[in-house]
Amino acid sequence: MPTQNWSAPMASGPVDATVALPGSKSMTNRALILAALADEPTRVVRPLRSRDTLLMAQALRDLGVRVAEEGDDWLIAPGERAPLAAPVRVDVGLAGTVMRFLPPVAALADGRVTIDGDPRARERPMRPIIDALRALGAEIDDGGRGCLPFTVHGRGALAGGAVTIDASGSSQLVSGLLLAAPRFAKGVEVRHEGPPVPSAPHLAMTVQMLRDAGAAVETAGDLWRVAPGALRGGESVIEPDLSNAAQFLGAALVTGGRVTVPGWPADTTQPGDALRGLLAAMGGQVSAGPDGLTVQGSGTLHGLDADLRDVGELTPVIAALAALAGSPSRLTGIAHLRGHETDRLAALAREINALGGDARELPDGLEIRPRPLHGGLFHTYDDHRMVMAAAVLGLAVEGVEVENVATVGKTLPDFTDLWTRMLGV
Ligand SMILES: O=C(O)C1=C[C@@H](OP(=O)(O)O)[C@@H](O)[C@H](O)C1
Ligand SMILES: C=C(OP(=O)(O)O)C(=O)O
Repeated sequence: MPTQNWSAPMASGPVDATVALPGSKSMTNRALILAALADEPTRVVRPLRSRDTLLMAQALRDLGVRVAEEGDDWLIAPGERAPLAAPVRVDVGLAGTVMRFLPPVAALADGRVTIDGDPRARERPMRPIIDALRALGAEIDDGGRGCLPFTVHGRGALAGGAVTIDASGSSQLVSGLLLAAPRFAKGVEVRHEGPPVPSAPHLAMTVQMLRDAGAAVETAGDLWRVAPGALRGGESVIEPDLSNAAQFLGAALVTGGRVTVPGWPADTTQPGDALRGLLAAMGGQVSAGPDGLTVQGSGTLHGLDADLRDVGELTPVIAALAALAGSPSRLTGIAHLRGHETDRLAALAREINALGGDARELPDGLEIRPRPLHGGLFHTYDDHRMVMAAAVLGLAVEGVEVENVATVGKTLPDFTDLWTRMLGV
């Protein structure tokens, strides 16, 4: 497929903008799964429409679920046939949420569900969820590889029960098991054993959205229990994607300007909410009001010493800010980013250094020191957040060319429009 590069625009002065963001990827794909397994129709209000969520919607349609457009919303009606239809082939693209949330649903289908994705998707961690599903009663043919592609031989039902899993590679391995668990005959009890599970807010989001849909969920440390039972439909309102606010709010810091994101929820499980503390630590003035969340830059950008394990998906943009900061940064707790869309630690170090920067990989993070940057081609490795990181660098560095900008459509297809509008160019 031909790919197009994009010249990241420099900021001509302090930005002053309000940027309304589309819905959260993480909430949209959870809402879709829960709606597909509910007993009643669900209206998903203002879902994100991006590659990751359209792939999830298509996978569910293929399984016999009705997903209809109604204005900004999606109306989801559970399959007319229970159990879910099969045989089908599911394309997960490069979406972690689809590759981890869909297989437990596939085990409830009536027949073969073959699951595959982009070449890189075949390298992302899947073995723990394949093994866990087998322990819960599923039959999966993965040719012994422990990764995509594989076929789930659904039998219309799954026993469920207790299982132990090492989810240190991705929180989604646990979320996937929990989201479908109300429909397992015995529900599920998932215990994590191993190095810490990353992305705690995303697990809280899974628990919260399950409870909102009527599921009985108990949690204690590294243990999650979901009782079998019906899920209700109704309305599932999707918040703006706060992780995708990172680059826009970050632009206020880089340019000494001001950016507001409207509709910032007062109370949320999204990891992007941590931007309030992170951007304040980097020198921003952060305020929440009726207009949304506003970050005002002072013109000074401080480095950051932070454990980002809970909020790993913010790393690419934070690393770009760190590369423009006046003092060193140390970002840790993020070894699992090596299994994301690309090995993000390697990719960020390589691309920042290619622009003249000083970034060093740590076993579980990055160390970034101030150094003047110059223009050049920024490779993006099919990673939407590498595009976002490059755009941030381009605000302050002349001649940053961003490879394959369309890859940003994984979560934010309108990115370049929103970016140029924010800059008034
Ligand atoms: O459950 C989710 O919606 C997500 C969980 C996180 O995955 P990891 O725990 O694999 O980092 C996050 O990085 C990803 O973007 C979305
Ligand atoms: C890691 C990410 O995505 P995925 O859901 O594919 O894991 C991300 O969006 O930063």
